[in-house]
Amino acid sequence: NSSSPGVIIPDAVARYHTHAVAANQCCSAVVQEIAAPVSAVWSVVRRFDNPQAYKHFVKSCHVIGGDGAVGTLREVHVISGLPAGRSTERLEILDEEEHVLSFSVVGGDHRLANYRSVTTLHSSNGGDSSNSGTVVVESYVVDVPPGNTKEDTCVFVDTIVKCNLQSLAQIAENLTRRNCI
Ligand SMILES: C[C@H](/C=C/[C@]1(O)[C@@]2(C)CO[C@]1(C)CC(=O)C2)CC(=O)O
Repeated sequence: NSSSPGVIIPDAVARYHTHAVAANQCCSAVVQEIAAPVSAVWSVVRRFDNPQAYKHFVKSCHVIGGDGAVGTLREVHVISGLPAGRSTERLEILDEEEHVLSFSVVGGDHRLANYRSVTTLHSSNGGDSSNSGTVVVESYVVDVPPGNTKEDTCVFVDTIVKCNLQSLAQIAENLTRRNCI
């Protein structure tokens, strides 16, 4: 369910957002347009060790395994007030050419078991020139917690992902504006 109907998602991008969804899981996707070049947005998204740069629900993050390549593990501690405390996450894809990052949740005290997301960036005018904007697509698949409905689970996750991507837009746009001055 793309949140901005006017956006074109190239097939090469859409294929990253095709998930196998089991009967007890739900999946969705959020689309965010950003008025900054892909390079600026990617410089923030690619930092698997520093999600708190734009994810304001994250209080702290430490790499607990790996060297930054696929397989690297991070321990995320989230702010109080959420039905969660910490999360252990594994880097699944980090593609510097295609601008794709994917991670999966492998542990922690929260209710999003088997959460896996894929985030792709592509330029909104087809070229990658620095005067183009960026389209971010973030899709996920996750187990529906016992007692929850698929709908409620997607509403919960979509809300957090939308917050994260709106924050990412602010940061990337500010980065770009500052460079112009
Ligand atoms: C939805 C996802 C994050 C989820 C959490 O990080 C968590 C894994 C622990 O706290 C949360 C902020 C909410 C939660 O219940 C499960 C978005 C993202 O970080 O990319």
